[in-house]
Amino acid sequence: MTAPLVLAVPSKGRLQENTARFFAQAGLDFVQPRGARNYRALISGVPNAEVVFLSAAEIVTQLAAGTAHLGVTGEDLIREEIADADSVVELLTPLGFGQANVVVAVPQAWIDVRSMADLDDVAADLRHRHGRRLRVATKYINLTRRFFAAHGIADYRIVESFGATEGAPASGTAELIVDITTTGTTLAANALKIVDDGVILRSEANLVASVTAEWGPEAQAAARTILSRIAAEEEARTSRQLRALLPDFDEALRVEIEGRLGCRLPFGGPDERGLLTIHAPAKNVFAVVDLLSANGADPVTVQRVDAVFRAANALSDRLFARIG
Ligand SMILES: Nc1ncnc2c1ncn2[C@@H]1O[C@H](COP(=O)(O)OP(=O)(O)OP(=O)(O)O)[C@@H](O)[C@H]1O
Ligand SMILES: O=P(O)(O)OC[C@H]1O[C@H](OP(=O)(O)OP(=O)(O)O)[C@H](O)[C@@H]1O
Ligand SMILES: [Mg+2]
Repeated sequence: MTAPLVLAVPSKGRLQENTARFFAQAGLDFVQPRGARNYRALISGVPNAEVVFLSAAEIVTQLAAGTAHLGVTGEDLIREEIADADSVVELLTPLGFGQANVVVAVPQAWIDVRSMADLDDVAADLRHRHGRRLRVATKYINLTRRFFAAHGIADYRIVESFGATEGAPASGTAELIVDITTTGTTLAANALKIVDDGVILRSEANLVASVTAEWGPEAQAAARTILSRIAAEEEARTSRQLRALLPDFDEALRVEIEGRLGCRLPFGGPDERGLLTIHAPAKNVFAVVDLLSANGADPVTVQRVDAVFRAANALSDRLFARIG
């Protein structure tokens, strides 16, 4: 027997609640045989998988080291902590929560500084007039270095900050900052503004796979089960099932339904009675209803489904394309 699949899930902080909801929605229930304070769990109905509860930052470390196969964490932490992230991990899908931008912010009082190019001028000026380098307070050291280099700014130095970064300019430990922002409240409260072209990364929580982990047959099988449940729930949530008896179903109507309206006919064309089942993108439901009604369907029923399981899904395809 090879090693089981390890799924790393945030144990605290901003991503924890949303992550728990995300897995529960997909029918992946974590059972903690040793009680809620134990940092390990099993997934009900998924053999050969174990869940470890870690901080968002530690999840990145374990994915990079290959001690976790799958994990949920922020893209900002992935890009900051792993030098060549795309060769070490695969971002399987963004999850729609944990949104935050990593930005370059300067004092609002710097009215002449709007762009990264302006910042380069400030750096040169500081160097010539005062003989010292511009200081940037941040905990995103690698993201900052790469972004400043891409903008041709070299005359600066990083002051590492481990919290309350936005306070650095006012307290005089740095001229500007690179930090994460969601609502902008903290920047505003510290009289800072984002440089126009200073958004380094638009981050959100992602489902991430480790490419370096050992993917034995048990781990692969567990991943297939987990990803198929996630994909099945996602497809169900974003689509509606329509059913109607269609007196005349022809190729032209099929093209309209599948091509123009982006629907799927999950069980093929109409059955022997003329009953057609359609899965429509939620946003196109009423357009499909109108089309069916115009073609003599009466009534047309619309329902939500809980899950749509398929042999293949985009998440598994992505993963197995990477791990072989
Ligand atoms: N407003 C926000 N501030 C900070 N992080 C955020 C915010 N919104 C989303 N995130 C994301 O949450 C992740 C960090 O989560 P969290 O702050 O819970 O980590 P942590 O390990 O608890 O670290 P710490 O307790 O040191 O902040 C990052 O990927 C980050 O992008
Ligand atoms: O744009 P906003 O909505 O104001 O959010 C951004 C702030 O939230 C985070 O701090 P957190 O509360 O996690 O404290 P930390 O500095 O200890 O991480 C982040 O570091 C920013 O300071
Ligand atoms: Mg935090």
